[in-house]
Amino acid sequence: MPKPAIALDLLLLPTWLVPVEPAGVVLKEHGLGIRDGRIVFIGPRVEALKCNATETRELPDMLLAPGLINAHGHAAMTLFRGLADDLPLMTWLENHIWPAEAKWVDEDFVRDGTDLAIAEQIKGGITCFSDMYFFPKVASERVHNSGIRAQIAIPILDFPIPGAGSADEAIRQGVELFGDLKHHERIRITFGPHAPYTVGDENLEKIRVIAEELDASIHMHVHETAFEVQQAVEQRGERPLARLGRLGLLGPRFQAVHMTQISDDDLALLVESNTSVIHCPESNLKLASGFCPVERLWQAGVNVAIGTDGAASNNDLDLLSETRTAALLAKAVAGSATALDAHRALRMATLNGARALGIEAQVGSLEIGKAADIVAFDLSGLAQQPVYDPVSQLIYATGRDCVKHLWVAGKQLLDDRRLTRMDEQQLGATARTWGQRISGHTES
Ligand SMILES: CSC[C@H]1O[C@@H](n2cnc3c(O)ncnc32)[C@H](O)[C@@H]1O
Ligand SMILES: [Zn+2]
Repeated sequence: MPKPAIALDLLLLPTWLVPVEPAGVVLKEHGLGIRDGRIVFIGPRVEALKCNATETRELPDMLLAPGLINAHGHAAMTLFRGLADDLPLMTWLENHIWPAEAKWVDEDFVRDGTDLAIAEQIKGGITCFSDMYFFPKVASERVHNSGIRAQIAIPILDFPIPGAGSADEAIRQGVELFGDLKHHERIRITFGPHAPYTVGDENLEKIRVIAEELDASIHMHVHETAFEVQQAVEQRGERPLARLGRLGLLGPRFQAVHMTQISDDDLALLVESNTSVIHCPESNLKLASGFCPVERLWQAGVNVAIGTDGAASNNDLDLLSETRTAALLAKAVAGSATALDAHRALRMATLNGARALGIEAQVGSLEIGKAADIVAFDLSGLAQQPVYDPVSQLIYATGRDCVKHLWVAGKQLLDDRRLTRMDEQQLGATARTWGQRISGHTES
């Protein structure tokens, strides 16, 4: 008896299919089938053509991969892109960014800045991003409307911030938002204590207890600079990561962003607690913050993901170029050209990101049963020829302008480089208006 044909909403037939899991595999002459937002078929083209697909798309010269995961950023800071450049972290924050945030950041700013960030990220092949910024409820609404996937970290500092008069108020709002969105298909709420130098032990303990109760993750800037670690040692007699370990925050649900300073004891702590590290190489380079020793972490078994950080310190949200920078920098830092090869770099930008955000069971690789979060890169251009290894070509020779199509949970958000749910003209006009207002050309 012939088997009944598999029913598909969409069948994709690319030249190359890179599932990321299993590692290092490149499939040719294969198809991928989607039904109800999930991947339900991956197999040889001849078998794929036997499926009963409502729509079939041939993708010649295209590489199909899991959508990129931007594991750290401050989405609405797109509206501060280029506001304060070429400064070290604390001067940049204290003298420029925090005053600008106090003056400009309100719900409208977060709505417009987050929309701009979402559009830039979709056009750059990103299907999921992590956000840590003020008015997280507004950011969640923009994620919901746009169709992208996101982790939204509730910002918590010891002092008042836009949208919350105290850390307690921020935590309360976070718990409420967590409850409201706990069944959302694409949004995960986590807690985001800003950094060890802005959140004291009392609030960190409160966050630990609540995160444990809710089984929520904690996302935090940690060991961004040598200055942060030195100052903590001088003031408290303890390195920040050790302090977080002593307070019980480290663990598989903890996401340590930056980690440019790693002693042997720090590494042992990361390994034994199964904490993820989120590497932001371009922000670290631009602010001269330091270098995260990615290869050392990888060899020790630490899960390392990649983030762009905000557009005010990067200055773009281009995870493909970030991944290239990570691969190149890893070699320089390790003093070895074999460090972080292209296939591992792509894994860092996809599956490791999903693992860090606690959504590995849903996304991060092209596997049957996972959500259809997929990107198609066009490798037909002259700058991509000849193609020996499409993953090498993607990481070392391809820019984000080669992102052709993108789907999140099976919904197409980018079709032939055009946003399907957002108006690019409108987004550009709104961003320019904010720029004029902020730079003082028009009345505020
Ligand atoms: C907790 S909301 C975000 C808060 O963090 C600031 N910020 C942006 N980039 C960085 C960074 O690299 N290190 C530390 N803090 C950063 C942002 O401006 C907001 O105030
Ligand atoms: Zn950051």
